[in-house]
Amino acid sequence: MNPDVDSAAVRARGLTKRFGGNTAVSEIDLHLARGEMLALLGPNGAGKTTTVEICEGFLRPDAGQVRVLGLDPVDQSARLRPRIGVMPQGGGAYPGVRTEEMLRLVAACCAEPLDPSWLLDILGLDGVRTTPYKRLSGGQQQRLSLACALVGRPELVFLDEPTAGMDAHARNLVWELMSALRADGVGVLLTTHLMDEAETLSDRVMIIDHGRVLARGTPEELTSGDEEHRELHFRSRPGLDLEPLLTALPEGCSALEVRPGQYLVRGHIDPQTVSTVTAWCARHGAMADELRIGRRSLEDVFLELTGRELRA
Ligand SMILES: Nc1ncnc2c1ncn2[C@@H]1O[C@H](COP(=O)(O)OP(=O)(O)OP(=O)(O)O)[C@@H](O)[C@H]1O
Repeated sequence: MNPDVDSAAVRARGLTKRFGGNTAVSEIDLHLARGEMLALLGPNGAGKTTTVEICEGFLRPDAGQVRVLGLDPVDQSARLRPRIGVMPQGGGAYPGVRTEEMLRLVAACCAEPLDPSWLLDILGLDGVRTTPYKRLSGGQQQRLSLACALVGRPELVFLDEPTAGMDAHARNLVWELMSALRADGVGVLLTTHLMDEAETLSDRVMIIDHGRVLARGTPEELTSGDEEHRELHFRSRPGLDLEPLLTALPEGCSALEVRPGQYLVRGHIDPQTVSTVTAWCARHGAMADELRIGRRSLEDVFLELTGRELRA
C-alpha cells in the first residue's frame, strides 16, 4: 500500500490480540475514511481500547493487518506519530506541570503547532493557565488532554471517552470542536459509552463485544426498523390496567408502564395498533398524552445486542 495514495485514515483487517488466554480482540475489520468520525461502542472490557491501541501503534496485533494513514503504526511509528493525535483514557501528565506549560511542551515537539493560547481559549482553559495539573478538575484535565492531542494539527485523532466526567457545558464545547475537526477533514476514531454522543456526532458506529464486531453502520441504519421494531410512547394516568391492552395487541407486542404514567408499547406498530391503544385509553377514560411513535434508540440496539447485565 502506497502511503501517499491511500485515502483511508485507518484500514484494518482481521485484527486479533490475546493477553495470555484472554482474546481481547478477535478478527476485527475496521475502515475509517479521512474526514469521517467512527464511534466504537461496547460494554466494559469489550476490546475497544485494545483495538484503538493497536491502531495507535502502542500494541502489536497477534494477527491481522493495520495501516494508519497508509503506514504501519508500529514499524513506521516515527513517521506516523507527528500526523496523529491521541487522547488516551484518563489523560495523564506529571502532577506538578501547569496547564499552559504542559501544552507548550507538547507544541514544542510539533513541526507546525497550533497556537497554544488559542487552543486554551477555545477549550475554556484560559482561566487555569498557571494551575498545576493535579489541581485541575477532571473535566479540565480531559480538555487539556484534548488540547495536547490537537496541538500538532493531526490528520487523524483517537479520542478514548473524550467527554467522560465532563459537565454539560464542557461536553457541548468538546462536541462542537469534534464536529469542526471532522468538517476540516480530520478523521476521528472515537470510543465512548455515551450513546447520544455516538448517535449525534458520528458518521458510522461499530458495536463490539467480547472482542468481536456485533453490528456496524450509520446510526440511522442501526436504529431504523420496520414496523416490528418501532416503539409507541405516551403519557397518561399512572396505574392503568395493561392486561386488556396486551390481549388486544398483536402477538409479540409488549406494553409496559416504564415510569409512573409513562407507557411504552413495543412490537408490531401499525395504524391498527395505534387505534387499539387509543381505544383502550378511551375505555379507561384516560388521555394518551404526548403520543409518539419512533425508532429504537441506539441505546436500545446496543442493549439488545450486548445484553442488559452489568459487566465486571
Ligand atoms: N495489558 C493488558 N493485559 C492483560 N489484559 C488486558 C490488557 N489490556 C486489556 N486487557 C483485557 O482485554 C479485554 C479488553 O479490554 P479493553 O481495555 O480493550 O476493553 P474496553 O472495551 O476498552 O473496556 P472499557 O470500556 O472498560 O475501557 C479485557 O478483558 C481486559 O481485561
